[in-house]
Amino acid sequence: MKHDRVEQFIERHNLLDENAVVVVGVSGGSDSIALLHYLWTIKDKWELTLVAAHVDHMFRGKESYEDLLFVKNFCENHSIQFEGISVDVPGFIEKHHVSSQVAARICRYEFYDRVLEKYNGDYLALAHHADDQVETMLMRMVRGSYGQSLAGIPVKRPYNNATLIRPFLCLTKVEIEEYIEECNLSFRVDPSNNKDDYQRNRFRHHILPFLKKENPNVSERFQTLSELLSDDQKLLEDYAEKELQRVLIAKTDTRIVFAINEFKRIPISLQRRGIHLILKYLYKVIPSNIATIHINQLLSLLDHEHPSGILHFPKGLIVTKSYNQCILAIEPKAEKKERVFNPYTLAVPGEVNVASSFSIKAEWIDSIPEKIDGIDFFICYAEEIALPIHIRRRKTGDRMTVKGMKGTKKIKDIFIDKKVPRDERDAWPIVEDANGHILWLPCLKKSAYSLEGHKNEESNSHLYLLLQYISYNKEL
Ligand SMILES: Nc1ncnc2c1ncn2[C@@H]1O[C@H](COP(=O)(O)OP(=O)(O)OP(=O)(O)O)[C@@H](O)[C@H]1O
Repeated sequence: MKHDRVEQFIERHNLLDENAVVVVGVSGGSDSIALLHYLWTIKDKWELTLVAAHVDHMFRGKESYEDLLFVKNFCENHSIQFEGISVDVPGFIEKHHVSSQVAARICRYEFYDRVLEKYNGDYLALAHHADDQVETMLMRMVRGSYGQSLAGIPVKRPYNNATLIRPFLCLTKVEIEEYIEECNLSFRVDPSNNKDDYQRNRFRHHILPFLKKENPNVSERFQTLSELLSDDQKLLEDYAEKELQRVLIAKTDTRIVFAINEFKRIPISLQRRGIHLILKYLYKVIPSNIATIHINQLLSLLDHEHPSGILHFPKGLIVTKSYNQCILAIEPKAEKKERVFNPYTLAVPGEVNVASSFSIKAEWIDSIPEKIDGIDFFICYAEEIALPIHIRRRKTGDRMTVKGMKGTKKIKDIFIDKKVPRDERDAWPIVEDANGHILWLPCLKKSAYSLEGHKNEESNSHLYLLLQYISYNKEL
């Protein structure tokens, strides 16, 4: 009965081909032992070549090595090819400062890659089941995930040159246990599955039993919902892709430019997905620290009446609005180095090319214009500053007067407040006058000398200094 259900599921989702090489991730626990056994029972019918891949995470010393021996032994008894490895995951955690679960997953997938390559594998089969699906979908909802991620664990997805499949998503944990009993299979028990330290275990132990009481078929319902959501997401992503292609102005591996007015005519749901697609172009996998809050900030920057603006996001992503163009760019490390510049003296009128990507322009003006071109600008009374103007890097102890604040503020604190990454601070241009008064940190902060927001005082004719930050995106 369960056999039939799994086979129907495999056929409905096209999870296998005849003659395929299937690498199965086997921990030795009940789920993956049941999956390996199930695939072994259909092996001849489908003419499959099976390879079991096991990773000993070295979390539990001798005990976890025994898991490896257990899986190896199971494979020998069933004439299944076995590949096993012991990986120093605790050492990996210490070196890379990641959680134990993330580290274990990274090490496992690295090993799967090697085994897939060695056997020229067509499929990587993992034993996630329908209860895992409920937990995953609920955890993602609670975390505030959005889009494809809300659809939970996919039944099938491309994986390197192979396809990752999860044939047991149609079975609940209880059904797998029944299968284990029917086939009289033994398996290993990982005691960490019982601990409430992990969020997944808390959902498994506290939320799932409650939901199952409300509806004994809740896992099937969630699996169905996952598949429906996945289809909807796919459709919306296809639409978003088409719309995005229409509004794109330029695209390289590290920089994407689109037309704001055209983008804003797209329905908001596709706008959000469009941004997701851009992030996928840039990073392949959307970085987990670029979240909905960032997408919202980006959308409000586009809506804001000011023609220019800049946002610094995690992972070196810089979003720049300049009139009708929005540029999302990963700041390349090489460019960062290049932006560490030597001091310059700025003549008025004049312009200095501070780095390949930007210059600062200076001129005298006799009235404050309504609108000023460029990404950022600074205006002050000519009489209040001493020439020449210098553009230099930061120095220890640099301070600046800030509007609405008595005294001065440390430049270092401004960098911290504005969340400027440490390695960008040395490259940030600091504009100061001949008396050593810091006037302006372009794109970041203006000093109390700034007249931004002031109207022209009609009775007094004044001379003003206008400084403009001009950015060049040479690759576009
Ligand atoms: N140590 C391991 N080596 C190889 N594959 C693994 C290992 N641990 C987990 N997997 C694979 O990844 C899947 C998901 O892992 P997860 O930790 O969520 O499951 P699990 O509770 O360990 O499952 P199981 O009951 O199979 O032990 C497993 O079903 C299995 O296919």
